[in-house]
Amino acid sequence: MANWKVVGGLAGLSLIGVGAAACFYCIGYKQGKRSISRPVGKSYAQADTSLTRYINEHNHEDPVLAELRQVSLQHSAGRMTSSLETGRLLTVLCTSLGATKVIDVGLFTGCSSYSMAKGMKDGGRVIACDINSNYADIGRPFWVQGGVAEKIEVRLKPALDTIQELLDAGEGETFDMMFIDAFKKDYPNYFKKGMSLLRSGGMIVVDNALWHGAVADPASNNEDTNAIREINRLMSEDERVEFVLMNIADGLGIAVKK
Ligand SMILES: C[S@@+](CC[C@H](N)C(=O)[O-])C[C@H]1O[C@@H](n2cnc3c(N)ncnc32)[C@H](O)[C@@H]1O
Repeated sequence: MANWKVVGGLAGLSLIGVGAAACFYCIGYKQGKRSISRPVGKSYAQADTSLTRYINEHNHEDPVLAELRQVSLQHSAGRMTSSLETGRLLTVLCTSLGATKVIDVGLFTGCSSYSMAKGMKDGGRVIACDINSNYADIGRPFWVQGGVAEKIEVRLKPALDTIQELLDAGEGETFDMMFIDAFKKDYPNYFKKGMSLLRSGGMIVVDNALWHGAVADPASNNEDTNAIREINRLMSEDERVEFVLMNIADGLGIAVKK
């Protein structure tokens, strides 16, 4: 009799567990039309869990850049700030490439430009593209304080125009890296034109490559999602590059030019 009570109790608990799981799934589904395990717009390292705290404790960021990241996140457009892991990766990649010239397509307050500049020696150049000067004005005092301002050249116009100007000026095939994080609808064109800027061995790094999961959701068919699907398709099928698509932050795609 006692055994049946235990079995009954366990069965009851299991039902509660299944119910709770179904409930969480439904809430996740309703919120974003897809089930994701972190807040939309935030990377794992920006979400508040013990694992992300652990990751953050081991991703040592320059203290001035950490301050800039906090200021950026608090801005009304703060959701655009790239993640800590992405910043660390950009610094690591620039260091590894011995980068001397890179292009940041989508500057905002400059967390990505600052991260790339940190991985470059004196004399390195970050061509930083944006269409809004207010954002650069927020970031500049931090770039100065962190000793990277000399490396960051801001170009205030659509990034595709800046890329064309660089190509017209004979700077084709001289760039070590391009970070793509601006106007989503132009993502495929940034890749197509950006390939002409890159030297052999150079890299294109694409932020928001998973677009909070929307790329895998057949019901999501807006222009931004389709543009990101298109750049992922282009990069994965292009024989001139080695490509990897990763579930880091909001998704990162990296193409290395052969
Ligand atoms: C996601 S934010 C960039 C975030 C930044 N990379 C970081 O690390 O925090 C995108 C930026 O692209 C800029 N932008 C939008 N359209 C653009 C365009 N056509 N050309 C250049 N920049 C553009 C926006 O003004 C915005 O500052």
